[in-house]
Amino acid sequence: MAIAAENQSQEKASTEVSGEEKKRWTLNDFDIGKPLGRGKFGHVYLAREKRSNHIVALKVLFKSQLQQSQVEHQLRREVEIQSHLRHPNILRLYGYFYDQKRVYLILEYAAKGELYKELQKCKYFSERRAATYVASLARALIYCHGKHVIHRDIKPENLLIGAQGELKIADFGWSVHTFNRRRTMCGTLDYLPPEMVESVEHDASVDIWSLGVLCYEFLYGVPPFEAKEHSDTYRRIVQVDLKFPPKPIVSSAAKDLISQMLVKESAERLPLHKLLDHPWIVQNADPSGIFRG
Ligand SMILES: CCc1cccc(CC)c1NC(=O)n1cc2c(c1)/C(=N\C(=O)c1ccc(N3CCN(C)CC3)cc1)N=N2
Repeated sequence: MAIAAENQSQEKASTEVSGEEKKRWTLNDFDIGKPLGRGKFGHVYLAREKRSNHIVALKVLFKSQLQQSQVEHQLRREVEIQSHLRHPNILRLYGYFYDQKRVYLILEYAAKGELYKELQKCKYFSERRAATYVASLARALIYCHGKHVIHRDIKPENLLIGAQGELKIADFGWSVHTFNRRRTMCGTLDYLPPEMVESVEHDASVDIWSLGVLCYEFLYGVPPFEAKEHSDTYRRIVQVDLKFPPKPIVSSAAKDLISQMLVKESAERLPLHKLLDHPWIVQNADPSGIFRG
C-alpha cells in the first residue's frame, strides 16, 4: 500500500477483500453509523456495506498522523498480515482504501466492545473467565505462529469481544513475519519480555510471555511487573520479579501456569500447545472459547 505515493490522486481504492475477488472499495460503498472508539491515529465507526448490508467497523486513520509518527510501514505490515489471517479469535481485516487525507480499514465488527473496559469494570475476572480467554488467545497465537507471524503486542487494549462473548485479537500494528525479526522497541513496557526490553533477538515465544502477563492481569486486575517508574518496571521484568498478592485468592494451578510462562529464558517458556493441556486450563476454560458467566 503505497500510501505516500498516492497523495495527489483522488479517492483510490484497495484490492484484496477476501482473497478471491478483487474489490475496489470507496467511502460511497458504506453507510457510516455511530463512532465506536478513538485511537491515537483516528476513529472507528460502525458502518454498513450498502450492497450486502454487511455490518463492519470502519477505522479511519489520518495520513498526516501516520506520517508524523512514521508508522506507515507498520500499517502496511498490519494490513498485509491481518488481511491474510482467518481465525475466530482474530479480528478480520476485509480490505482497505484511502483518499487524499485518510486511510480506511474495513474491519470485522466486534459487538461487545473493548476487553480492557470490561476488565476495568469487573476489576478482575473469575478463573473460569480468565482461563477461557487465555485458551482462546493461545489457539489464535498457535495459528499465527504456524504462519510465522508473531503479534508482539498482546495486551488488554488490543483485545475486543465479539457478539457471542468470544475474544478477538485486533491491531496487528506491531506484528511481524518471524523471518525478518526486528530489534526495534515496541508496545508499552508492561507486556514486553526480557529479551525485548533488553532489545536482543526475539521469536514467537515473546507472545507466550505476553500471554502470561495478560493471564496475571485477568486474575489480579494489574500487570505483574507494574511500578511507578519505567526504570522500576524495566528492572522487575528483566529480573522476573514475579509476586502473587494475597488478594484476590487465586488457585495454585493458575499461579503454576503463569510461573511457567513468565520465564526469562525464552526457550524454557511453556509452549502454547502444552498450555492447552495445563490442568488449570483443562479444569476452567470453556472449550468453545465463549465465557457464559
Ligand atoms: C480506533 C480505535 C482503535 C485504536 C487502536 C486499536 C484498536 C483495536 C482494539 C482500535 N479499535 C478497533 O480497531 N476496533 C475495531 C473494531 C472495533 C474497534 C469494534 N467495536 C468497538 O469498538 C465497540 C466498542 C464499544 C461497543 N459497545 C457495545 C456495548 N455497550 C454496552 C458498550 C459499547 C461495541 C463495539 N469492532 N471492530
